Amino acid sequence: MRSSRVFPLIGTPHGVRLSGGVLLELAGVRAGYGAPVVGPISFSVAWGEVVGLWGRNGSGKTTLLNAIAGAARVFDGRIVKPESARLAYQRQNAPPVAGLPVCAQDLIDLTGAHAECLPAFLRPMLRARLDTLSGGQRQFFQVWACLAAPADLVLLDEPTNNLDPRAETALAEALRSLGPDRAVLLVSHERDFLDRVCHRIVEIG
Ligand SMILES: Nc1ncnc2c1ncn2[C@@H]1O[C@H](COP(=O)(O)OP(=O)(O)OP(=O)(O)O)[C@@H](O)[C@H]1O
Repeated sequence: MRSSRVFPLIGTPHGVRLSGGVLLELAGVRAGYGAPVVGPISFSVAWGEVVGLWGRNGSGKTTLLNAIAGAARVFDGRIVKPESARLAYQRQNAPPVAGLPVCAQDLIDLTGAHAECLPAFLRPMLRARLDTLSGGQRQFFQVWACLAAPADLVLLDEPTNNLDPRAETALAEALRSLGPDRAVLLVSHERDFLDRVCHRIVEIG
């Protein structure tokens, strides 16, 4: 696993604020929908870090990403990030694109992502409609649209689904070259992939 620095939370009489290096802090979070399905859990993500979430099916990994994105309810504890933090969220189940006149370039443009750094083997497909691409090709563009977006915190839920080894290697390289000005929280069932790209892995459940 890669090396990392962990920065503490600073408690104040008026609540909690983040110390210099922390982008995201979960403190005693229980999250869910009608009722809690995960937690209590505490961990932090520092600027420049790639942090993995690992756990069995149904342990609540996606729910935690949803809670961070404001799409699941936080019952206890707190999720702290700078108000100005920009989020990009690649969901496990992307919306269906069948019949939509949307090409890969449109998707990239939608998030303001940079297409220049796309792996060479995908560039010829930028003008192809998403519904004419294979599952793996579409998945890569969906991941890339988030990973290369101008976001501070990138949430990736099972980004390697349907990717072949070449695409997975390209994704790993992009994650390993992440700059100090953003961070990634990554859910995957591929332990080898997490070990390769993450500074730290948080186990759920
Ligand atoms: N929208 C929802 N409403 C109610 N319960 C939900 C909802 N989404 C998920 N759940 C429940 O929350 C629990 C955690 O689901 P979640 O998808 O977060 O797990 P996960 O760890 O991401 O699973 P997997 O590895 O299979 O993707 C499951 O028991 C699931 O049935």
